[in-house]
Amino acid sequence: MDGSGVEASTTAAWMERHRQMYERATRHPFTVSIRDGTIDLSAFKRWLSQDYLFVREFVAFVASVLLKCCKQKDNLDMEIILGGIASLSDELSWFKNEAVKWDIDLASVPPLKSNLEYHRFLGSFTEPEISYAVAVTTFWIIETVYQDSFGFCIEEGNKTPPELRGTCQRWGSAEFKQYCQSLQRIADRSLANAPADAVKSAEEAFVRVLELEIGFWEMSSSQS
Ligand SMILES: Cc1ncc(CO)c(N)n1
Repeated sequence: MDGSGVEASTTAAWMERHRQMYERATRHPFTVSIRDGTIDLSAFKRWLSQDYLFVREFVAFVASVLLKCCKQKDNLDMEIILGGIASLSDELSWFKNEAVKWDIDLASVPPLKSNLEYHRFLGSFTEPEISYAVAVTTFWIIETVYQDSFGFCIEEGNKTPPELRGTCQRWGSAEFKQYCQSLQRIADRSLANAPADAVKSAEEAFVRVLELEIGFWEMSSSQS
């Protein structure tokens, strides 16, 4: 914290330090092809099916972040995280609606390898040894990759096909951006008060999320 009471942003420094990998996650050929209008619709449908399965696992992950939050001395962030869980309930309904539109039977979709790898990573956060600072930072970057990726698809000059606008709007909206910024403030505040080893673990988790997100786009593009 400097003399004015303003905390330097640790998360912003990491985005800078790992810029190349951040760009690979947020300007991936998969989402760039949505923006260009050249997206292969079978790849889009694969992403949609796999992401539904991802979000189901993500609910449990965010619940574990909420639990860690509630155990903090000052759990001021509780309402933001609880709001996040409430939005995930809407999101699951949204996926089910989209699946009907795209003629996908969600019940028969098996999770692909990169998705399972991501599930394992998310599952590791239920361990009580993983600190709130690490968990909430991980939560922030997972949401931010989608915000930045889909936000780009609705920025000026996009050729995003009309039937994909709703998807892009879901994560690319100004409202979702504000939510991500709230999470970023929470992450930065937690990191500012965390011991050095937790800060190091949080940075490792940040990089790991970027790798997993790249893997998820790759899987969606070409079924690996
Ligand atoms: C793979 C993935 N990452 C992030 C999000 C954001 O919620 C999502 N829905 N799916």
